[in-house]
Amino acid sequence: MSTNTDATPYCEDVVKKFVLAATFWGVVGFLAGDFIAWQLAFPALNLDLEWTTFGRLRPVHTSAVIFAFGGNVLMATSLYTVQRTGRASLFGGEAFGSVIFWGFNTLIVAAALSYVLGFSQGQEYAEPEWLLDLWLTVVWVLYLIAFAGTIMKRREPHIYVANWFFFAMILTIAMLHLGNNLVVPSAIFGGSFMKSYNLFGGVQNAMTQWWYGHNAVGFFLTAGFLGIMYYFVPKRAERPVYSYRLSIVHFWALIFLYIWAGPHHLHYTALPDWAQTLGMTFSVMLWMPSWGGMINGLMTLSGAWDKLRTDPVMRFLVSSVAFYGMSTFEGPMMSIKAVNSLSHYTDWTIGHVHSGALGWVAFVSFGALYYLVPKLWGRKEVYSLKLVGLHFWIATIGIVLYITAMWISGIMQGLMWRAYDNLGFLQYSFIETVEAMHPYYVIRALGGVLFVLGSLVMVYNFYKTIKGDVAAEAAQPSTAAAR
Ligand code: HEM
Ligand code: HEM
Ligand SMILES: [Cu+2]
Repeated sequence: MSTNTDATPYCEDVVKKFVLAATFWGVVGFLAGDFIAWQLAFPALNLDLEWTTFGRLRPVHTSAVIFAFGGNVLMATSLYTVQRTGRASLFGGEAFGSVIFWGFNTLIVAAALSYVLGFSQGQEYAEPEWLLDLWLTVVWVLYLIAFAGTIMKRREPHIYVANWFFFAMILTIAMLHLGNNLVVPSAIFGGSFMKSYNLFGGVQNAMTQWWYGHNAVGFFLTAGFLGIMYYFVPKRAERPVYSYRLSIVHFWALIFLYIWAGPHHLHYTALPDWAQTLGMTFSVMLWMPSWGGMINGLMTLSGAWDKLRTDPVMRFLVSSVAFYGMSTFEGPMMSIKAVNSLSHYTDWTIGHVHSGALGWVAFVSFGALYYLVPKLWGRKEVYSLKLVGLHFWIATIGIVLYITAMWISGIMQGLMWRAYDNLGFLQYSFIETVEAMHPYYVIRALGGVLFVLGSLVMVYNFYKTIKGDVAAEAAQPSTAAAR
């Protein structure tokens, strides 16, 4: 518990737990990602065991980074922000927070185990079977109650914009989760308890899946993390948000447009052409509200640009917003059907994913975590800002290796698939394209090693901060310290 000026006790033990879990799952998820990256370069690493094949470990990676790392970051930051900006303690208190924490984190372990053992609904980012889905539904409703309850009991009349984004994330994820998990458990007919059949078949199933998948990106990986940006960038920069009006306008535009863009995942499939064109059109329009967010984040620094030089935590936050701008330019471009006919199914998509995931989601999370750890544990500043700077550079080089390798490999792959010789035959066999990608897979995996190393530097820094150590450098006054 800590107190603000007019003595509202905030529930911060629960925030601490989410922060530690986020850090732990971050490392696990990055390691899993790098392991599957090496598997793609050297298939022998599948180890000839069913539990360790790429097919089973890939969803372990995606779930660990998105839901375990991202989810714990979102819960930590949203439950911290909603208390501070509303001057109210958490609805239900520490005990209620604890139930949400353990409910969510045991679910993650159960889901990961289930994938390794071979249970899956086979829907990307929605792999857990129906029993685990029900468990998540309960936890998510509790989280909604805790968040909304805290807003209801706030003592600050205004609801700060970060909370709008968090709330949109929580509500929409609830809706997506229910919509995309409508299944008939085979247990009803005397079958297994860990098997089910989707209520929809064929292209209807594909459409609900990508309505879900796309909006998981839009609301979990985007709206939620914009909530983080709107609280932590102004806080760290000690500047008000550049334009409050812009934040409201781009909020409504963003959530309205995102919902319709899912069909860009299904170009040139059995999905009716009009639906594909609709998805493409809304995706291109999405560029504008996305850049509205980027501009608002970056311009919040006007008059404080020197902080980029002096404060490595700010560097994480600002670079994340720049990466957000980059991937939300790339996305609308890739949604154009002519471009997608080249990029679809290739590593270009994987590069796009990770410029968003590493550059935006992970970097804004690191920035928020570096802000939170000293705050929560009552230290003036993180143990070593130099190490934050080191983490920043290692991770940035890692990202650059990752995404440039995927751009080259993706475009090459796309061009090789569509190359014809002058007799009208395909010029390359599939295996030739796989061989051509090998060096880029090694580069990507090396980039991943750097990203993992950076996160270990962060772990060390947190350990020392929590322990209460102060590095020699911190003895000198720093513009970023002491607040
Ligand atoms: C060390 C860092 C990371 C490495 C080395 C890594 C590596 C990989 C690899 C090799 C794949 C499979 C690609 C394929 O099937 O061709 C993948 C997929 C994926 N990763 Fe990562 N990853 C990392 C971090 C992250 C993070 C932090 C996130 C999200 C916050 C993330 C989200 C995803 C997603 C969503 C996919 C599925 C992409 C798709 O199906 O198009 N990754 N990653
Ligand atoms: C205006 C914003 C964006 C648009 C219009 C957009 C559009 C697209 C398009 C067209 C694809 C390729 C679909 C395909 O060919 O299969 C894609 C894939 C993807 N994008 Fe984005 N994107 C945007 C922003 C982002 C951001 C910020 C992130 C991450 C934080 C992200 C994560 C992903 C993921 C995970 C996939 C791969 C899905 C899969 O196949 O598994 N996108 N996006
Ligand atoms: Cu999408």
